[in-house]
Amino acid sequence: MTTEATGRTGLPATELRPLRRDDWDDWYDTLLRAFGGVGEPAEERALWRDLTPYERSFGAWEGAEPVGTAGAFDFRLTVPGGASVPAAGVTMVGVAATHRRRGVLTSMMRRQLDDIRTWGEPLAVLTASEPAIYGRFGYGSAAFGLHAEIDTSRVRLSVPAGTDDVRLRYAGTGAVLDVCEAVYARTVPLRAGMLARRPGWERLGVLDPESERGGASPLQCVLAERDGEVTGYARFRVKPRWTDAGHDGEVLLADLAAVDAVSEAALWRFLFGIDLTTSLKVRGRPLDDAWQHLVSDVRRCELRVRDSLYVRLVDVGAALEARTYQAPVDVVLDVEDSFCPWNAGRWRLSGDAKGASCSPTTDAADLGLSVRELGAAYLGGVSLASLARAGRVRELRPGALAEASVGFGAASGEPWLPHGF
Ligand SMILES: CC(=O)SCCNC(=O)CCNC(=O)[C@H](O)C(C)(C)COP(=O)(O)OP(=O)(O)OC[C@H]1O[C@@H](n2cnc3c(N)ncnc32)[C@H](O)[C@@H]1OP(=O)(O)O
Repeated sequence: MTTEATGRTGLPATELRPLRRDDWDDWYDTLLRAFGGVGEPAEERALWRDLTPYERSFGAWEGAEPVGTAGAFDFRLTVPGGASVPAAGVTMVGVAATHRRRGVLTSMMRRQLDDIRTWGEPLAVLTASEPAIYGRFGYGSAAFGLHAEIDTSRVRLSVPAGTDDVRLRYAGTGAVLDVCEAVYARTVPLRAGMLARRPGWERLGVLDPESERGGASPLQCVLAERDGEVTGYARFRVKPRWTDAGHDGEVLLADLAAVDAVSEAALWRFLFGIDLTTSLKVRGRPLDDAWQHLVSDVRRCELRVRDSLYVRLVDVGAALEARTYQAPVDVVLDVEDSFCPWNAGRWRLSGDAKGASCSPTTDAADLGLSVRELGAAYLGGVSLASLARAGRVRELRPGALAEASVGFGAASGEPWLPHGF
């Protein structure tokens, strides 16, 4: 990586340079300080040190001082149709408060997107500390997480036939890590937005520092088994509470995965029914999570939606070819992309459920939109029609919007990112 200067006239220049292993502590402390300066528990810091993509990370330095940080994991992301596509997972972005709003982030995003293009990765993805930051760099809000606080003292769960065939048993979270990871791996191709985890990432799900428990139990794990095979797992904590009226404990779900409907229903029934608890809190679940169709009273589940995964098409042609389309599409997209101008212009996209081609064209445009809208619609969770209603997609040929909007939808359900990075 060559160096480059950023900064305003009269202020010392900052220089972008790759992260060296020796610099990690200073670099990471600069990142933590940008987030408020609270240190992480030792096991969490050690995990991020191990997972840091050194050769894909850099810092902005002012002399010997790091003032900016950024990295990009080399993920594979499931896209509609089930393909596993290389995607740069943008991470660990921070700028020292002393150096904010003078273009350090912009210079890092410039360098990073150029790098990702050079690496041949058609997509960049991230989760944002604040939704307002990344739209200007072409990231669209593409997947969402469902939060719920379920009053399990009043809400009943009805389970499908066959649920009673599922056996549940407690297991040590560490002892069955590999088994749970194998279940997770089976679910990855089934839903757009999921990340194939490389070895090491499984540790993220079982980090359990006492300081982060907020009075709840250590992480507990229950396995679901059918015919002697592990078909699902739930990791959760229990936070007991007693009042004058009696017990009022909470179940706090950390993670749940299952390979079939009855295993999943069995795990939800278990979580709803733990004695001495009256509520179940879930965070960051898929918008179409199955339990919502099993409950007696969805109003007492206090649903909330939150933005989760942001997607940026780094190579529009390759990205649109990498996914499939649930109904045939043949449209010319006129794409605006001021930050990555190689994407700007007209692209003909022709595709169906089997595959797609996408290449530059001089034909008349059918739809006009920026790369940010393409990112939002890419995983099938945000419809082009809804973006058009907001004035963010322009229909230039009658009928093209409906055709493209249906085609871009995700037949496999709502896209979902199971964990942050
Ligand atoms: C993927 C992740 O890791 S997300 C984590 C992001 N990091 C954090 O939130 C940590 C705390 N915040 C920070 O470290 C910094 O404030 C950053 C990284 C958000 C921004 O860095 P800066 O160097 O100040 O950004 P920069 O000066 O390049 O700003 C570029 C533009 O974005 C805007 N912008 C930057 N941060 C924000 C924000 N938080 N909200 C709204 N707009 C913002 C700027 O106003 C500027 O707009 P302009 O081009 O119209 O003038």
